[in-house]
Amino acid sequence: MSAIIEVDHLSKQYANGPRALDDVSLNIDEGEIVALLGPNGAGKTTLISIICGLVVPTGGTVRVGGHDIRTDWRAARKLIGLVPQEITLEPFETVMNTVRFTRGLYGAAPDDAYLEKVLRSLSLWEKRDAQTRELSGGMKRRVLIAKALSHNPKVLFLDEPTAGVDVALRREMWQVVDQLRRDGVTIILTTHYLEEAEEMADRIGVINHGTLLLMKPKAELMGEFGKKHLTIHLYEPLERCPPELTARGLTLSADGLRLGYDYDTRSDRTGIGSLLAELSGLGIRVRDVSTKQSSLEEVFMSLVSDEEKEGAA
Ligand SMILES: Nc1ncnc2c1ncn2[C@@H]1O[C@H](COP(=O)(O)OP(=O)(O)OP(=O)(O)O)[C@@H](O)[C@H]1O
Repeated sequence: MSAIIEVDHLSKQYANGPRALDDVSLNIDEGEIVALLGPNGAGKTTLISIICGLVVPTGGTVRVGGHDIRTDWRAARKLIGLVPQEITLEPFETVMNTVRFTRGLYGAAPDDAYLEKVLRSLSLWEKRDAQTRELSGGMKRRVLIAKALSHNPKVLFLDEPTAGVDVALRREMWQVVDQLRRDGVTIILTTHYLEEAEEMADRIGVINHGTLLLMKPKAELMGEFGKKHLTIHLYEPLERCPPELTARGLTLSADGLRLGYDYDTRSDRTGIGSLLAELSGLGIRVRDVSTKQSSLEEVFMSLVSDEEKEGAA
């Protein structure tokens, strides 16, 4: 597989602003789906905006389909579609005219047969004559995607496609992305939701303070960070944690009423059954068991604290 996007030592220092990107390098292969995760202000939008030619970098290079985005921007831009975070549609325009107009803006020749294919793939064909103001929130988001696909790009950027939308709409967006994946579109999306990255991406990149902390295949990342915390609530308080349980890595809360255990969501599934059996064997009565998946926040905390420790070393 060949890289359709090549980002090499990219930096961005905003005038009178922060260093939003610091020496970021990454390659994205054709047909891949990559999720960029990061807290607010991490530099995700800056990275996407530079690749799309909307923000000028301070250093480094970006090539899209082999075309340098600065010296050969026209050819690079043709290969890219961007779905912005905000819904920006002309309310009185029809769906079909909206996508026709956007295609024209890219300088592409009219091609209603191609636009029909795009609208059908996004389940918007029946709504082609509806004004955009008449559409539901989910449909409006799909029109934004149709606009971004209107000039037949090879790469699609989705900037926080499900920010602030409900669970049903989020799932609908995931299905749309899955369909695009089957059509062979390369997709780069930014998100705050680990769950969303897990659902859609082949590879996940984590950005913090303008630095790409890692870029790994999803399975590898989830294996490393997909930890759960198990809390076992007891009927009677324990004075101390029995050595058998300490050996298993369990800890006891100060009030003696809760045992805590961090486990790996992938490999430790069977271990919990045997743990509960062991508690019963020790005569410890369990009132309740609760689990908490490590959140994106915690993933970041662990990454950032590792980064700081390395910096201090
Ligand atoms: N035009 C600008 N001028 C000055 N500073 C900017 C500009 N755009 C972004 N920044 C700053 O650059 C940093 C990175 O911002 P960016 O929008 O790229 O982050 P982000 O990861 O996309 O955040 P979010 O998740 O909130 O969208 C932030 O500190 C932001 O305030």
